[in-house]
Amino acid sequence: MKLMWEYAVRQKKLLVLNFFCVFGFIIIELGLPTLLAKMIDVGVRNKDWQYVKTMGIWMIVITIIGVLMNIMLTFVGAKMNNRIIVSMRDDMFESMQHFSHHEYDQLGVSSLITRTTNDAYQVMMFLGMLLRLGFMTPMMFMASLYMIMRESVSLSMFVFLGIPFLLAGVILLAKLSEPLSKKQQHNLDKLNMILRENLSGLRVIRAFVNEKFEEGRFKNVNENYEKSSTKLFKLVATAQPAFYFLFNIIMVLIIWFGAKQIELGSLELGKLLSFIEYVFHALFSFMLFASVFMMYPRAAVSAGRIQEVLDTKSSIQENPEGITQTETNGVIEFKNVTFAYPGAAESPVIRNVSFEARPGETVAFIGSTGSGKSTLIQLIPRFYDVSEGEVLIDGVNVKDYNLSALREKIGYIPQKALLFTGTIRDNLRFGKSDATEEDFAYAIDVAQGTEFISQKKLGLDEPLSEGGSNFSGGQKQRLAIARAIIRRPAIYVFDDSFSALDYKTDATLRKRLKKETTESTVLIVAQRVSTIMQADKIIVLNEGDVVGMGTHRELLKTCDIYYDIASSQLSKEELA
Ligand SMILES: Nc1ncnc2c1ncn2[C@@H]1O[C@H](COP(=O)(O)OP(=O)(O)OP(=O)(O)O)[C@@H](O)[C@H]1O
Repeated sequence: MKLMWEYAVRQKKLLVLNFFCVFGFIIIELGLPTLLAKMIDVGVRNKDWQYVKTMGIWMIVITIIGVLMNIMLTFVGAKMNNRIIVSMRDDMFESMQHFSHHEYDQLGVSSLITRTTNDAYQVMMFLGMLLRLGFMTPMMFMASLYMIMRESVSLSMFVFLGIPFLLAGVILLAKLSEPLSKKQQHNLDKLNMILRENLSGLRVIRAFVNEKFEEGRFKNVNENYEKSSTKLFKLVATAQPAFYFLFNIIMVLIIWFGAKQIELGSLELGKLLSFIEYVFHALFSFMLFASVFMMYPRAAVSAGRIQEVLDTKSSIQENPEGITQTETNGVIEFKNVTFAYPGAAESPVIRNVSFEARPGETVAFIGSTGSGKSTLIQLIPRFYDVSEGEVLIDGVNVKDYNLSALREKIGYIPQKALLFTGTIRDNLRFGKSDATEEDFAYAIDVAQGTEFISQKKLGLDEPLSEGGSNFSGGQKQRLAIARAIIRRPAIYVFDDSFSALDYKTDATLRKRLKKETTESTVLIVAQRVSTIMQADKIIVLNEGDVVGMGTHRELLKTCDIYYDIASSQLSKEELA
């Protein structure tokens, strides 16, 4: 509720307008039965048709004002709601932008999507009801009770007798629905996760003829979601008729005893009619408020999930006042670095790693899968922070940098070439927002992309589908490389970024890169020995430990693991 209120008060003017409309609407709604009673008891009884006419005109005018107030209330509510959900989503998005990889791992990408879409929608729906009915109904209820008491104290006893039952029912319903709402949202998370995995991995699923299995998996989760939703709907569906039953009993009792009082002459017909009207308002307000209240547990679960995103602090503490300028540009030093993924402190994936790389040098990393190569290079742009030791760039600990300034020094090419929808040009602009035509041509030329881009009908303006699925793996890798080259960074980090290239393109690209990076530091993670054998320094990793460091020639003699890897890939002549 705190979260919702925080967002609602940001729209002060609309909130005040909302209250004004609610208040006006109540006065009008409750004024009508009194006019009706006067019309009957004074006008009709005394056959004063002029009085009846005047009252009738007043009732029409007031009804029109009421309708206008209602329209305005809907309009103000909708506007406010939209603003609230937009700012809530903006804040969540901004918060997520600062998350380190750890927070994404922890909360889950699918869950974050559900929270930004469905949870925000649930909160919006609830707020919509709350703004429209949450204030109106209690006020209407209290005012109606006052009018009821004014009209007939004896008949009002039936209303007061019914209220505790209604109240108990609402509280019970809220208690029962909360765990069900939690379960429903959790199942929705799962559903989204499977859907996301399936849609993005469609080709793999088809290639492994796994459609049936995946269908079963989806069906299972979908059924679980359905079960939790059905339970919730059943609860609400049973509650409504139960409330109406109680409502009708109260009404029947009032009409029964009211009719008796008219017969005895202690009550007038007009008064009974207006009394019934007020009771209807009171009970209907109560029911409407109850329906808002019943929506609350579900919205509270969603609000809690949103709050969690907003409250999650990145484990990478940014330092906005951090260093932006350094004397040198591109010197990397790892000093006794140990790293364990958050939550797995007892089993570090990098242990006591030290090395240095200077501008103009190429340092390569090789080792079996899972040996920690990608993890190690992700410590340079601070995707994760080291557990022990230090990573220094140009003599400054990466933690002391202004994060943007640090990352601007680095051209990072991830293992999986991730591209975005838009054109080739848009994707390259990610590397340098103000890139000129010369910059594009240069980066594409170095990345060996000129030929395939010129074959595209629209050249640089060729659009990319989601995930770049209309480009081949090798083409995507070259675009990802061009995206890094275009910013001409001091440090290049290639995380197995040549794996999808054929041997010839791989060799030409590296040759070209060597020429262009004489003043940059190049780090390359690779599986292929041919990709890294020319490197100035090769670091061999095995289960997080450095087991060899040197040139290709040196390592063939000094490092058994390197020799094994090389001999499995190179011919005898190349090894000699
Ligand atoms: N986000 C993560 N959370 C927890 N553990 C992880 C995470 N990412 C990787 N690991 C673990 O860390 C270890 C090193 O993984 P890493 O990706 O660095 O290996 P790699 O040498 O780059 O492997 P490959 O050559 O297959 O890409 C592995 O045991 C892996 O399971």
